Formats: sequence, C-alpha cells, structure tokens
Amino acid sequence: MGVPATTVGITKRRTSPRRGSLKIRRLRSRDRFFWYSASDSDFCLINSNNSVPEQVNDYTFAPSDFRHELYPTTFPAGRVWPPRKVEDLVCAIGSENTDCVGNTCYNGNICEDLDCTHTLSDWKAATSDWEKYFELRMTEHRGVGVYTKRAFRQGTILGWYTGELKTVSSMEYSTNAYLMEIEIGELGPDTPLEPIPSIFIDGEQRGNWTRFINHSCAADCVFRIMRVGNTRIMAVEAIRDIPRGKELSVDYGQEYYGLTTKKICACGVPECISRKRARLEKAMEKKKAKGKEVKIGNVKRCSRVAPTILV
Ligand SMILES: C[S@@+](CC[C@H](N)C(=O)[O-])C[C@H]1O[C@@H](n2cnc3c(N)ncnc32)[C@H](O)[C@@H]1O
Repeated sequence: MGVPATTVGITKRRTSPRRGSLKIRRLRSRDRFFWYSASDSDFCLINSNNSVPEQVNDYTFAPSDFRHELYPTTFPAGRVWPPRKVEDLVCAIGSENTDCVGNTCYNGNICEDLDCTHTLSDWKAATSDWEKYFELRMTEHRGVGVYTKRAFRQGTILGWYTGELKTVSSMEYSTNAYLMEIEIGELGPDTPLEPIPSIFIDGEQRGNWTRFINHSCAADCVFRIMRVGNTRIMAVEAIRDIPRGKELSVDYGQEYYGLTTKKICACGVPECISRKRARLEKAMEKKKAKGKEVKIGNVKRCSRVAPTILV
C-alpha cells in the first residue's frame, strides 16, 4: 500500500437477505456493495464510520479538488491543467516504461504496442466479473481478505486498484487505510532524488475488491504501475503461482509493517517482520534485565553503566 496512515477498522453488520426490508433489498445489489462469504450466510461490509463502501470498478474524480494544485513538474508542457477529466490526470506519459494490460484480464497477456487502441472502458468490462475468480472472507486477525476461487500462474494480472483520485495535500492527515499512492506524469528513476508528483487513489468509500488485499511478509502479489492504452493504472500482478483457495497478499512495505513501526503484522509467516521485531524486543528486554540485575554477594557487571560498577 502506498501510504495508508493508520488502520481504520472495518465493522461488519450481519444482514439477512431474506428479511425483505427495503434497506436489505437495496444492499443485496451485488453490483453496488461488498459482501463477504461466511459458512451460513453473506455479510455486508460496513466501514468503521458506519458508511457502506461502494463497489466502483473505476476512477472517480472531482476536478475542483485540483484547482489550486501546481502544474506537475513531470508533465510535458501544454497538457490540460488543472485536469478536467480522469485521463488528464492519470495519463500514461512515459508509457515506454510500462506495459499495457490490454482488454482481457486474469492472464499474463501484455500488450507492448505503444500506439495500441486499448481503452479504460474495455478494461473495466474485462475486470467487472471479479467474483467469478475471487471471494471476500473474514480472516482471524486481519479483517476481510481476498481468496482465490481458482489457481493463477505467476505473471497473471489479477485486477487493478480503483477509487477516488485525491491530491496528496488533501489526504495529509487522513487515517484512511485504503490509500494507494500513484505517480503522475513522466515516470522517473526508481529511487528519485526529489519527491515525484503523485496523487492518491482512495478506495475507502468507493473502490473495487482489491482494497481488501491484506499484507503478508511473504506476499504473492505486487501492485505495479501499468497502462491501459494511454491511461495509467495500478495493476495487481501475481509474483508466484497461486493455488485455488489461497488468500491473496501484497507487501505494504517497511513504512507500514516494519521493525520501527507500531503496527503489528498478523500474517503469521515464519519470516514475518513483527515476529522478528518481537524476538528482537524480547532479546533486548533480556539484556536490559541482565543489566539491572544486582545481587548482593553475587557480584555482577552492569552492562548499561560505564565504567563498570561493582556492587
Ligand atoms: C487495505 S486494508 C485491507 C482490507 C482489510 N482487511 C479490511 O477488512 O478492509 C488494510 C488493513 O487491513 C488490516 N491488515 C492487512 N494486512 C494485515 C496484516 N498482515 N496484519 C494485520 N492486519 C492487517 C489492517 O487493519 C490494515 O490497516
């Protein structure tokens, strides 16, 4: 994940689709809201602020949000700014660095033609049937996760991250866990000396199923900048073969789950960073305790004080 600041828990409300109230019937619209599978029933997902996240397999965008934003340094001269439509903002400039996903999904087919005529609307159509391939399930300690309904080969494009396109400044103090940062304009080097102009794709209120992909310290997917024709997207790519019934995961990065961050990762893999941190902390505690240990009649060196004090 880009820079999700703090965790926003997601609360779940159990609903019975058979009760037939207007609200429940409205929520049954699978195209509009998210549901996750449970053994006996389906559950509708509700954000912690009591809003229902909407399924929107698209970028949404308010031009007025960008009215006061400076012309991005990575844009060639003469582009439309402030942006009037999505394509003005997430145009695939520097597309020689990126491959096009084409107009079919759930395979490894990549289009290398820089002048191709693939469009975002083709791609939206190609990715709208995600429930055929994936399902949302409640995990034990990580909220809702995404599970595969069939096996996928390494290199398969599984989907794309969608949401509302927002300026970085507007999200500065956000505690939203569904933010994905994406560069705009020419793509620079992997480790640029200066910050590169970027925006956030905010999937909290409106997004697609990829907003539920959890973190793992042994991830099987990555978010990767690609394009559809001349629109930039953040694609989800399988980086190893994934069997049927497995939970999809990406690595949110050291800033999210790291040795120095407060958040605790519950991915549970042996190489998990939080497990490593717990081991290190335990070792440090032990060392500290040893340093404090002072036994009369049993002279010990105090490792924390110099010069050595003998008691
Ligand atoms: C983008 S959301 C992923 C979907 C989320 N599980 C949900 O129910 O909406 C990111 C949040 O999921 C939870 N999460 C994801 N991976 C996790 C992990 N490895 N350990 C603990 N919590 C995790 C954290 O609450 C995190 O802030």
